[in-house]
Amino acid sequence: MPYWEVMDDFPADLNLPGENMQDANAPGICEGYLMKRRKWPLKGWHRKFKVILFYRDTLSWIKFSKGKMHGSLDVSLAVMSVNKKARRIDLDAGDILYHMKAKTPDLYYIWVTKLSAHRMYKKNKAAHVHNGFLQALSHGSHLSPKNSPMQDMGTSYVGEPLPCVNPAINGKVSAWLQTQEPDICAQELTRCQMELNELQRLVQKLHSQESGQMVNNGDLQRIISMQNLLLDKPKKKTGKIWGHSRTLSRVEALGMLSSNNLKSSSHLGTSVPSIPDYVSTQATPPAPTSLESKKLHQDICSMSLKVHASLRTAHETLAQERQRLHEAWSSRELHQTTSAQINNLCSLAELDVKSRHTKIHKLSVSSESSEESFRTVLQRKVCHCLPRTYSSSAEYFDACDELMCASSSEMSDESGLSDGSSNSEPDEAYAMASRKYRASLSKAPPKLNTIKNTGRRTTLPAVCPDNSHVGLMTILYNNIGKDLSRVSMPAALNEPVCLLQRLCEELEYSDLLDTANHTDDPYQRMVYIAAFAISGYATAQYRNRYKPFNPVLGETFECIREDRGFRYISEQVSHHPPISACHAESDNFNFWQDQRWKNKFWGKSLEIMPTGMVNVTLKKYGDHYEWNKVVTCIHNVLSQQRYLEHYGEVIIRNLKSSVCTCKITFVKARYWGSDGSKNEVQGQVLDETGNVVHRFGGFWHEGIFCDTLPNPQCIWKPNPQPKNYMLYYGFSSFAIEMNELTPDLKPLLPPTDTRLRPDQRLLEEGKIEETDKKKDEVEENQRERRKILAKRGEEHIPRFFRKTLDAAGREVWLYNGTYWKIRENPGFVNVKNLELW
Ligand SMILES: CC(C)CCC[C@@H](C)[C@H]1CC[C@H]2[C@@H]3CC=C4C[C@@H](O)CC[C@]4(C)[C@H]3CC[C@]12C
Repeated sequence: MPYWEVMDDFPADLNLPGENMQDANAPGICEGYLMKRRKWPLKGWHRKFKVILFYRDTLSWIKFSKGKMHGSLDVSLAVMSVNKKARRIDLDAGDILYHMKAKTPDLYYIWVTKLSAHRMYKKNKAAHVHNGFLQALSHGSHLSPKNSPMQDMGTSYVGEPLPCVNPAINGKVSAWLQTQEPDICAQELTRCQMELNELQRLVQKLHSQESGQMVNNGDLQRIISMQNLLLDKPKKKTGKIWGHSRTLSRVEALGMLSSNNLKSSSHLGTSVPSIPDYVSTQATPPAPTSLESKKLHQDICSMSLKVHASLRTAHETLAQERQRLHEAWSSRELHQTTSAQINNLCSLAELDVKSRHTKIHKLSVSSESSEESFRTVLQRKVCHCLPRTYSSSAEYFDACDELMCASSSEMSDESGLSDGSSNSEPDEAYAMASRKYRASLSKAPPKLNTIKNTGRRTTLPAVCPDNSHVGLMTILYNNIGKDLSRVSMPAALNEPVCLLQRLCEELEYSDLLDTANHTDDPYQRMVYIAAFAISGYATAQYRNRYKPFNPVLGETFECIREDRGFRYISEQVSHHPPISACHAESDNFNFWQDQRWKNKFWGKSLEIMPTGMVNVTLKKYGDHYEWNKVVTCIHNVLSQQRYLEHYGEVIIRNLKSSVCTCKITFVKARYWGSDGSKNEVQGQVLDETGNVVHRFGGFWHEGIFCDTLPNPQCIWKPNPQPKNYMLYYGFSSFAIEMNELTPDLKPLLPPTDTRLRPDQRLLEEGKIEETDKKKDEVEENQRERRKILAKRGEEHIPRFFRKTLDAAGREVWLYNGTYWKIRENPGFVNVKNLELW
């Protein structure tokens, strides 16, 4: 059962306030206490966080403090997810992710209601402004910056500057809309405007028929302030709060009901599918409606259908035009400056269609006849499909778990309650230490250009495609209701390496393992192991625009690096869930891991929680190090402002000796922090009794400095990026070399090797369209093979790895030793291999 629910945009009040909608009527201040998820350590809760929600300067702020200010965000820009069972409220503003929890169901309900009221108020305002914008567009008028309705907003829906504040762009777009032959878009938008006016009239009529006078913002404020009184003392009069809560349905809090009707409910309250049950059940079932109102419902439905159709056509036309424009602008420079703006415009159009859909649906769902016709816009579906859609957008996410379900680990977090009194979130201490490490790092001599001539290629055959036009939102909406694991994503989103290769990239700084093997002091050895564990994350800095290929079941990848002294083999050992196993060996070390992870989509960000352990053995001392991986968060996953953050704690243990352990913290960015506080890492090597023997720190994208070594020094710095790396997927030199296929290597590889995968090769050569076709074929072949196996009742057995349990009882995949043997004798050409493509 899905416990999590994304709170939808609340029914924007169609009876929008007039032009002079004043801030004075905004919802009032709410103050109280919530529990807030610890940032450090990343489990447990601060029991008492003061939360203030208020409206100022066109923004609905929520502020957190525990003694001192702890951050704030505009609630209307955040995606709000709620979990009634766990009493959780999460706000995802793209950059900032707040996890909150109410102590009691009453408080949970009250806060959900309050936050909703604030969000609704802002949405109403935004809808009003947006209407004006659309109207202006459809009439081809130029919005001067002075009267641009968006000016009024102070900020945009999506947290980015909206294109419409730029009069030049507005002018261009409206002119462009006007000159299209035939001018379908402008016609449709004009028609739409008229239909919406009619719709608005009908809805108003419905409202006045059913609920008498609208509640005004003053009433709303009174309701909210009334609740404020209850917030601080939730326990004393529980019964009363319940009584009160019951009278205040969500719809009422949204100001949709008349003040004299507070004890009854409206059909609207029960018709909005995305209302959390907890809140929606506060409303009683709809009262039987009169004949007249039935007729009104029907009218609304048919009008809604028309609007829906018009907007669809307009949307499609815009999408086509965008595509045409994109193709026409071959010049890279021009493209780069304008594509972001166009993209913004298009998401605005999408947003519009979406918000209309939502409104339309909410108005129509109470009518039986229209239910079917609006199936595709059901918000509840959107809620549940959204994560799944994303999961298919990254193919290897296609086995992702129900994203919005509370995971077991999360449940255990709930029990890890802390008293919150200890200062275990030492932001200041971290900030100070990190400034010190940064200064030391910058003093460290720059890494000599280590790009040695390896005889390998130094660039890719083709530059990367621009994929900023690939609207992930569009893909999302076009596939609502489909089995999303079957929805293939455009190849323009891929990079020409697969996850097996991406795992191999974690060995780019294998020299740290060589150094560790030659370091006699066990504590210092641990410092190098830690630096190696951190270095694996460095590539993330430049790699957030494309996703690796998802290996098909049975796909393999080998990588022999004589220059670095290791050889690596990996295999995709499971498809559902996707698991990639790998193993590398050298004279100094062995390295292995199997990679699997869980995803959580919070509305704007996607968290990747890896579950496998990384293992390294060092030959000289027989050490066996084992460590976990941290959470990787893709912030702003649907937009071009996407970036990656790693956070959490890594514990490195030596299974062969308890002399020392290591604790590394990937520090979550402080919300008020500037870019300077991003990507911090700090760690300690502890002896058996827990004393700190070594301290080190820095940034996973800049380097690590250890100030406790006899000779304090920078122990790792990332290699310089190759020339023009942004044109080549942000690849490092090591990544560029990964997929190279030389004539002498080709006959030695098994046909399952990634280098022979045709679609990935086509992408590398820049043949995007062909890649798309080929990718479909490869995926289809995989499905066929699965079907055949299922028919025979057989299971796929991985060829080079076997499943077993480790000392801690965890399921792990270990190399079975056969790959290099077969390769040497009799060679893969002389044995039977899987045919994958
Ligand atoms: C819409 C598209 C283009 C978004 C791009 C998604 C990219 C940034 C995502 C997709 C898959 C992700 C990878 C999946 C798994 C892991 C293993 C983990 O231990 C470190 C992060 C790492 C390596 C992720 C990095 C970010 C990643 C590459």
